[in-house]
Amino acid sequence: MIVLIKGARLLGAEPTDLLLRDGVIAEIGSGLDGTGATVIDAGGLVALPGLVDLHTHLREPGREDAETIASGTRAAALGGFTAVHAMANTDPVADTAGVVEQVWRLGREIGYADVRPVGAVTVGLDGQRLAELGAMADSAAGVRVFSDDGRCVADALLMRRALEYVKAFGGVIAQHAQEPRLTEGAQMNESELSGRLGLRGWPRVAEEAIIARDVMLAAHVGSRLHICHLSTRGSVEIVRLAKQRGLPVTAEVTPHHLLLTEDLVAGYDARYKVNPPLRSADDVAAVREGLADGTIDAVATDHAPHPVEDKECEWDAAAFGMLGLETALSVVQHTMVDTGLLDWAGVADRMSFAPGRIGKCDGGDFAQARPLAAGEPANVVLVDPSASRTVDPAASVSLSRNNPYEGRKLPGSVVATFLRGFPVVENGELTQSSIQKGMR
Ligand SMILES: NC(=O)N[C@@H](CC(=O)O)C(=O)O
Ligand SMILES: [Zn+2]
Ligand SMILES: [Zn+2]
Repeated sequence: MIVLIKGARLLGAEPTDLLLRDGVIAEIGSGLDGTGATVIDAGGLVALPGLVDLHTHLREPGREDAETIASGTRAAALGGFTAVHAMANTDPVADTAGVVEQVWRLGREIGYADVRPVGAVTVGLDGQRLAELGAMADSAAGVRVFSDDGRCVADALLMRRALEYVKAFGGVIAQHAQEPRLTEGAQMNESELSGRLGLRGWPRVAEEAIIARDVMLAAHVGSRLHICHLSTRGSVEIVRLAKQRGLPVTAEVTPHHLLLTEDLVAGYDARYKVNPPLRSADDVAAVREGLADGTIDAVATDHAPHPVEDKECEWDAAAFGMLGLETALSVVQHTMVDTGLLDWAGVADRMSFAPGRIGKCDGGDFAQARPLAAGEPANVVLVDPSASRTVDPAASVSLSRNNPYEGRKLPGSVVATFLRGFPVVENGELTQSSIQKGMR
C-alpha cells in the first residue's frame, strides 16, 4: 500500500509531503510523486509520530464487559495512539509469561495499535512475592515495564529487589505511588472540601512519601524508576530534584490531572472519582509547569474503563478511574499547546518519543516512537488543531461510558492514524478494512 500525505506540518513545522510505502516512510520532501498512491490532502494538518501510551487499562482478560483489547485499541487508534502499554491488573493478573504473551498476540492479531503488556511486579498484585519478571521479559511480549498499578508496591524491600532484578534487562518499575496506611478508605483529595463533603481524604503526602522513598531506592540500586500518574506540586518538586541529581527517574501525568480539579467532586458524580484523586488548581499549575520543563517526561492516559453499574452508584461504592484514550490529545492541546506551554514538537516528545524510550519500544517488533524520517516505520498521526468538538460519551468506541469530559468543548481532532503504513483511522473514523480486521 502506498500513501502520499501532501502538505502536512511535520511536528508543526513547514508543510511537506510524506510518502508511505510497504509500512515505512519511503520519502519526505516537497512535490513528491504520487503515482499509484492514495493521496491525502493534509493542508493545515500537523503530522506527529504515532502516540505511545505508557498506561492503559484494556481489562482483557477478565473484565471484557468494561473493555476488550479490540475495543480499547480501537479507542487508541482514534486517539492517535499506535502503541499502548496494557496494565497488569487484569483477571488473571498479567504476572506470567503466558498471560503477557496472550495479550501481546491478541493485540497484533487485532491490529489497530500495538499492545505492549506491562507485567505485574508481584504475584497476583498481592505485594508479597516477586512475579516471574525475567520470564516475562524473555517472552515474545518482551516486557520491559513492570507495575502493580492499582496498588502500590508498598514493601520497601520488595521494591528494592524488583528494581535490582529489572536492571539486568533494562526494565523499569512503574510505581503507583500511594502509601496504603495514609489512604485507607480514601475517597478524594484531602482538603477543606473533603471535610465539607464528608468524604475520607487522600493526602498529597501519601503520594509524595512513596516517590521520595523510591527515588532514594532507585539511586541506591542504580536502576530505573518510573512514577505513574503523578498529581501534586510536591511530587513534581521531588522528581525535579531527582533529575537535578542525575538519577534515572521518569514520571508521567494524565490528561485529567492537567485539566480537572477537585471541586468537580462537589456534585458527588462518580465520573470524577479517580486514583490518584483530582487535586487543586495549584497542583494543576505545577504539573503543567513540570510537563513543560521536562520534569515530567510523558503524558499517559491511565484510560480506566468501568461499566455503568460500577460508576452510576453512590460515591463511596463507585470504582476509581476514567476514560482517556480518545480525548488525550485534545486535552493536551487545550492545556499545553493553546496555553503556549508546549509546541507540537514538545507534544511529540511527551506523547511519543519519551514514552517510547521509557517503555523501550526501540526496535524490531516493538519499533515505535521513531523519528519521522525516511526508512522509519510509518507510524504517523495527522492532527487538525483548528477543529473543535463537544465531547459526547455515546460516540466513544470504548465499551464504557465513564467519560469526565462530557459536554466540554475541546480543541483538535485526530484526522488519520497510520500503523506501519496502514490507515487504521481516516477522516476521523476507523477504516472499514481495519474494522473487518478487528472482527473476532
Ligand atoms: N486510575 C484509577 O482510578 N483506576 C485504575 C487503577 C489505577 O490506575 O491506579 C483502574 O484500574 O481502574
Ligand atoms: Zn494507578
Ligand atoms: Zn492505572
